[in-house]
Amino acid sequence: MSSSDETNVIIEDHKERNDKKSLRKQKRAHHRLLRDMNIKCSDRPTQHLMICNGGLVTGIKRETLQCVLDALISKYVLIMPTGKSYCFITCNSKEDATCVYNYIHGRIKLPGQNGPLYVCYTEIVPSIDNVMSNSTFPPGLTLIENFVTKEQEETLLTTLNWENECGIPPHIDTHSVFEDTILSLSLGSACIMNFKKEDRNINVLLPARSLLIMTGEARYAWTHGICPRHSDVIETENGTTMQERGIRVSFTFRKVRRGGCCCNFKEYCDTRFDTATFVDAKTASGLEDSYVHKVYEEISNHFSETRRKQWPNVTKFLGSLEEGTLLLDMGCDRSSGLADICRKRSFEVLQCDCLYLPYRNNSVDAVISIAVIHHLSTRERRRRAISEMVRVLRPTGKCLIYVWAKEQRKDSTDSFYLKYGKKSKDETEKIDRSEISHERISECCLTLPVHENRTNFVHSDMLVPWKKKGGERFLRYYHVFQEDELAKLCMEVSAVMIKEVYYDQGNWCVILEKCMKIA
Ligand SMILES: O=C(O)CCC(=O)C(=O)O
Ligand SMILES: [Fe+2]
Repeated sequence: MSSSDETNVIIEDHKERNDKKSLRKQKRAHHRLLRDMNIKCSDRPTQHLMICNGGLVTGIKRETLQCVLDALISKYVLIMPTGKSYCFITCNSKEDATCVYNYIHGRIKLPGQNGPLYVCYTEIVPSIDNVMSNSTFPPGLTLIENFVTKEQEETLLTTLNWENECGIPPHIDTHSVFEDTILSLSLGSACIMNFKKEDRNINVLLPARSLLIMTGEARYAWTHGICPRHSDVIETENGTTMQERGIRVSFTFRKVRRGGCCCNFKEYCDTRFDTATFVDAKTASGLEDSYVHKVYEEISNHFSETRRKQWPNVTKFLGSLEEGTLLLDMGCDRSSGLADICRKRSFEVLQCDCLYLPYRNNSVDAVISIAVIHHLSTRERRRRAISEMVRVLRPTGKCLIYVWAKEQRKDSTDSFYLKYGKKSKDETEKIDRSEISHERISECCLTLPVHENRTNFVHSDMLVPWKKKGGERFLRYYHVFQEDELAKLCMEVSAVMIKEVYYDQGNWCVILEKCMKIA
C-alpha cells in the first residue's frame, strides 16, 4: 500500500487486473457505454480511457483523479459527465494511455470508493459540450457573486441558529402573493439550485455570499428547488467535478403584492382577481370613486340615452305593487349628472351613499335596486347595501334587486349582452375589442383585469369599458355575481325572507320581503 502525501489519495494495490471480476466489469461498462453514448470500447490500446466504475455519481472529485494522473502523465483531458458513474481520460498518446491503464486498472482504490477502479480503452470520448450541463440561465435570472463580504457573512451567520439542510422542493413562488422580483442571499455553503420549465432543466450554482435575482420568466414560469444531498456536481474551469455541501443559510426577500398578478405566464398564475382577497374598506371607496362615480359623472348623458325601455320583469314587479305605494329606487349612480336627468323627469331625487341611506327605519313600502350593488367592490359593502334597503323597508314590504351575472349563457341561451355583441360584429365603434387586458389602479395600488365587452366573463371583479360617442373610453368597476351568490348575501341580512330568486337576461335577481316585527 502506498499513499500520496500532498493529496491524501490512498492507493491500494489490489492486483486484480486480469481476474474474472475485472473482465466482467469491463464487459458491462462496454455495453453501458454503447447504450448511453454510442461509444465503443477497444480491445487494443487507444489514447482514450474510460474509468468504468468511477465518476461524479460515485462521488469522485476531479481534483482527486487529477492528482493521480498528474503524477503519471503531463497532458490529458479529463471528462466527467454529469449523472454518470464513469468518466473519460484522453491522453496525448497511446503510450501515455497505456501507462495510465497499467497504473490504475484493478490496482487503485480512491477514498470513499468501494473497490479498485477498472479501466477500458475506448475508440472515442464524448465531446465536452455534450457532458457540460446547460450553462445559460433562464431568462430573467441574475446572479451577483460576492454580494456580501466574508465579515458580513460571518456576522449574519453567528446571529442565526439553523437547522440541518433539508432541500427545497421545486416550486414557483405564488404569483398572487408576491411581486415580480425575488431576491435570495446565499451564505455558508454553496449549492446547486435547479431551475425547470417543461423539458428544460438548468443547474445554477449559488456560491456563498452571492445574491440571486429572479425576475420575469425565471420568477414566474420556472420552478426552482434544491435537491437534498451532501454534494453537488459543479462546473469548474477544467470541467465538471463534485463539491461537498456544508450548511447553507439563505435569506429570501419578497415584496407582498397588493392586487392581482398581471404576468404573461397565465398557465402558471394563480391570480383569480377576486377583490375579496385584496380590497380593504379604504381601497374600496377609492376604487368606486374613480371607477364608478367619476365615470358616471362623465358618461351620464350617453348612458341615459342607451337606457330606453324598462326591463319587463321590473315592470312586472312594479305592477304588482298597490296603488299609492311609496317606492324607493336605490337606483342610479350618485353622480349629479344622472340625478339631474331623473329630476328633469319629475322624480324626487336624493343624492346619497347607499351604504348609509338617509331614511328612517321602516319608512318605505317597496324598494328596487337595479344594477347598482355590483358596483360595490367588497362583499361587506354589498351586504351592507342590502341591509340598508331592508332597514328602510316597512315590514312585509318587498324589495327587488338586480345584479349582473357572471353567467351570461344559461340553459344554452346567450344573454342579450352576448347576443348584441355577435350581431354588431361590424359596428366596431359599439364594441370595445381592444386587447388591453389589465389596468393598474395606482391610487389604490391594485391591478384589475379589463373585460372585453360582449364576451363571457372570465373574472368576478373587473373593469368594463364604456366608449362614449366621440370614442373616449372609460372603465367602470364591476363585481359580477355567480349563481346563488346574491341569495347567500341576502340570507346574511336579518329580518328578511327571500321570496324569489331568478335569472333574467344575464342578471341574478331576488325578491325579498321584510319580516313582520318580532315582538
Ligand atoms: O433558499 C433559497 O435561495 C430560495 C428559497 C425559496 O425558494 C423560497 O423560500 O421560496
Ligand atoms: Fe422560492
